[in-house]
This record gives sequence, structure tokens and C-alpha cells, in this order.
Amino acid sequence: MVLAPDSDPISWSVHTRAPPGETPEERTSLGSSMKSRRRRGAMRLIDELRRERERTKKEAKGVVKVLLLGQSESGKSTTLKTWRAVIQLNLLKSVITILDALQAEQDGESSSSNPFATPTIPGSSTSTGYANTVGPSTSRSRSGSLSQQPFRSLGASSGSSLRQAADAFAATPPSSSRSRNNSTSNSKMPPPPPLPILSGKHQLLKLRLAPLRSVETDLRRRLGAGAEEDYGIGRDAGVLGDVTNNGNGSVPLRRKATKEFTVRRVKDALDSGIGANGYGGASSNGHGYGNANGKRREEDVDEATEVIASCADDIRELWGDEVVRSILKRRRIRLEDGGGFFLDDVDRIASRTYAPSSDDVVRARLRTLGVQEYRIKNMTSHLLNFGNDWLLYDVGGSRTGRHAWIPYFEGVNAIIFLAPLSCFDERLLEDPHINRLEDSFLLWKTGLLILFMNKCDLLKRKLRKGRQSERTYLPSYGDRPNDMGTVGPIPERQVQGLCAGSNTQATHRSAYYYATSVTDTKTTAMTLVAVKDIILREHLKNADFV
Ligand SMILES: Nc1nc2c(ncn2[C@@H]2O[C@H](COP(=O)(O)OP(=O)(O)OP(=O)(O)O)[C@@H](O)[C@H]2O)c(=O)[nH]1
Ligand SMILES: [Mg+2]
Repeated sequence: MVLAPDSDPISWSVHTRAPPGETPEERTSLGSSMKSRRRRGAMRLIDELRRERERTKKEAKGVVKVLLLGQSESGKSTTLKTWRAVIQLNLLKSVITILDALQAEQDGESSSSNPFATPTIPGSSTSTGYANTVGPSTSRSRSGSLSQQPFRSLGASSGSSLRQAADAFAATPPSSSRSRNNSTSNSKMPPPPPLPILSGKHQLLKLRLAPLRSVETDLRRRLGAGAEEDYGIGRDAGVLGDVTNNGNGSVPLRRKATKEFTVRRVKDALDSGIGANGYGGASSNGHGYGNANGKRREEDVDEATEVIASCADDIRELWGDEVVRSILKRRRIRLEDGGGFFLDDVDRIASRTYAPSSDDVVRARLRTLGVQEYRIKNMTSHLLNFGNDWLLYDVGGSRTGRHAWIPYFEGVNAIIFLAPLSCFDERLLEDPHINRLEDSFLLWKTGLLILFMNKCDLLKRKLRKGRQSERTYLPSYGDRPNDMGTVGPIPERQVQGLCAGSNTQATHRSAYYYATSVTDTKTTAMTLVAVKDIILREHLKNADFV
């Protein structure tokens, strides 16, 4: 059958028409009735396909697609996360970080060789824990080369489409191809403080807490085989940061691989039995614990909980110990500033009856790999009434995973971009030469729509604690006072400048920005209400995205 070029290939009328040349006699004959039956079967199938197509079309019309973007640890998943077992893992990770630091101290390792400490600049006495404190500002120009650039000189977007933006993200050259320029001078460094002394008590704590290492390994394995990515392995193994200043002089910085918990899909983790409602009950995935009926897994995980609970006193002792604290400080490990910090909640979390609160869930850290899709049916709560189905895509933000964003730019209604403001003194874990704040704004300025300037609470805390002035990390900050009133509005003005700049280009785009702390769920809900209104109002019908 030849169809007219404009024929609908699954049009009912086209397919129900009798074949050309069929006589009435034929139609009544047996052969003809077989043909008719076949034809009726085909008609039913076509009808079904047509209905399916209509349904899909209708669904697509009603669905609002939102893409969450931002560098790693910017807070994307925290806006969505609904599961909790990771909290135990977060707690164990902190404990193990401390145990490693004690071991390194005992072995006489230089503080610069620990995986969590990061390059600091002359005069800076502290740095973040898991994350990565940053030295003098470096940023990438549009051509991809690294240059010492003040924050405010990023310039306006050239009005590129999101497709171009996606390509730009993907085109990021590996850091190894760029020049390194973070060598720092140590001439003005004060003499190092005397080394803290480890006692028998610390040895004992190390010994008694040692079983937590295998508990951590087992729990992590249960999140899924291969569900862990080592930053620094592969591209930059062992050589992240060539030279740094550890307070005692410039020394080569060899970083060990830094591990984070990751999941490809939250659902996989939930299916594996580690979910908000507790462990067990799921069928075996063949890894680590578990058998076909999930019973052994439940017992084993209970055993893990049991071990953690039995270590509660020792964990508390370890975290409360002054010598330990001074070692962490000297090694520039600031666990409390990193995601997934639960050491202050040991009593509650390291217990046999621990049930996570929603606050625990938003504070938990679990790195996303790839892209996770969430379909939210008619999103409604006492605060939010979205009135549509929403499809949210939460992407992994690390540099190596940004190429995975590309397909999601197609047909998306809105993009919410999260930029963690508190990271002005941190570097990308994937590339310690890049300031995290600058990386965020470079990403955002390529043409995105809604910006969450996130982690404001942490920014306030850092400033209150008298962290080095922003100027130290971002030269463009100049001599302005280092307080929230001054620092706070700067990123906003920066963003306004970028928007104004890009709007003079051929492509006009709307931009909205919000100062957020997405761990504060109540305020975030209010922000989401405002964002929802924007998205629906504009519905991006006039958005010239692709
Ligand atoms: N204090 C504070 N912590 C936050 C805020 N937003 C996120 N966090 C914490 O920061 C950590 C990282 O947040 P995630 O949501 O996992 O980051 P992400 O952007 O999804 O990171 P990737 O999955 O690696 O791309 C988590 O432990 C969060 O609890 C915030 O506004 N304030
Ligand atoms: Mg995430």
C-alpha cells in the first residue's frame, strides 16, 4: 500500500480500507475472511498505537520538565532526596577520615598528603574538610585556557542557546592539559604549631573503631556494585595539585583518591533495600549481603547497625577529644563544613533504634552519578500545589559527568541551576585549580534560567567564624569588609551584570535568582512556589532554547 506523503502512517481510515481489487465475492470467501480477520487484527493494533500516541502527546503537553543543574555538591539532590540509609555511611565516613588522620599523624605523614586536606594559600590557617579549599583565584576563559581572572571579569553571556551551553560543558578539556599555577610562596608563614601528642587512649580508640571500616565497606557495597567513583583515579590519579603550602613550606601535594558514596539511581538504592523505611525485605542483588529472600541481608544490616551502635561511645569520645581536634585543624580537615556531617548527632544516629528525620535526609550527602529522573504526579502539599505532572532530572555535577547533561536540554521547560555561595574558598574536587564559586558562575552564565545561589547558611557561618576574606580567594573582592552585608549582595550583582550583558545580545533571556539554603526545607518550599509560578507563567513558550 502506498501512502500519500502527508498520510498519517497509523491513520485508521488508511488501514481499514479494503485492499485494491478485492471483489465482493472474495470478501465472502474463506480466504477473504482470513484476510479480514488479519485486517481487523491490524486495525485493532493500529487503533491501539494511535490511542497510545494521543495519550503520550497529551501527557507530554501536561508535563512540566525541569532540569536541575550545578556543579557537584551544589545542592541539587538535596532538593529531592527522600531516602536515608546513607546517613549511617556519612557518619562512618567522618569517623574513618579522623582515623586516617590519626594514622597519618602516627606515621609522620605530611598533612598535605591527606586526601581531604587541600591546598591553602599563604596566611590561611584552615580549610574545608571533604571539600577543597582554594588558593588564589583561577578561572577559565571562554576559549578554555586558564587565567588568573578576577571574579567580576567573567563577562556576559553571548546569548548562546542551551544546546551551545551543553556543548560548552562537554567540551571542557581535561585539567591535565592546562597549565598549573597554584604554586604558593611560603615566605610569610608563621612557624608551625607544636605537633599534638597521641596517647594510648587514641591507640585504643583507633583499635576499637577499626571494625567500622568494614561496616562502611559493606554498606557502601550494598548501594550497588560499582556505585562508587574515585575522584582523581584515572585522569589525575595521585597528582591533583602539584605544589601546595601546608604551613611548613611548599611541598609536593600527592592526593590519595577521595571516595564518595554514589548511586546511579536512587531507586536502585531503594530497591536494594536501603531506604527511608529501613533495611531489608528486598531481594538479593548478588552483592555482599543478602540472599534470594532478603532475610540474611536484613540480619547483616542489623549487624551493621549493631556495630555502629556499639561504637557510639567511642565515636563520641573521638570527636570530642581535643588532641584529635587539633590534629584535624592542623591537617586542615573541616568535617563540619562538608556535606553529610553527622558527628554532632552520634547519640541519635549511632543507636539501634535510629529513625532518620527529614532534616537528616536533606543534610545527607550522596553524590549523583549520571542522571536521575523523578516523575512527580500532580505535585501537591500544604504549601505547594503544582497542578501538573512534573518531570525532574537531577544530574551528577562533577566535571567528568557533565557531558551527560546534553540530551536533557532538549524539550526542557526550565532549568534550575544551583550555585553554592559558601564555596568561595573551595576548589573543585575534580580539579583543585578551579575555584568552585567561579566554576558555578561560568557554568550558569552560558544561558540558564533560574539560579539558586545556595548554601547561604554555610556562607554566613564561614564569615561569622572569621574565615579568610573573600579577597584572599577572589581578588576582585578588593578591600571590602568581610561580612554578610557586604559579601551577600555581590553574587547577586554579579548575576545581574551577567543577565544585563546577555540581554543586550540577540537572544533575550529571562533570569531569576534566589538566595537559598535548600537544607532549610520550609523556606525552600516557599522559593519553589515562586519558581513554580515563574515556570508556569512563562511556560517557556517563548524560550528560544534549542
Ligand atoms: N548547610 C547547607 N548544606 C547544604 C545546602 N545545600 C546542600 N547542602 C549539603 O551539601 C551536600 C551536597 O548536596 P547534594 O544535593 O548532594 O549536591 P549535588 O549538587 O546533588 O551534588 P552531585 O550529586 O555531586 O552533583 C549535602 O550533604 C547537603 O546536605 C545548603 O543550602 N546549606
Ligand atoms: Mg546529586
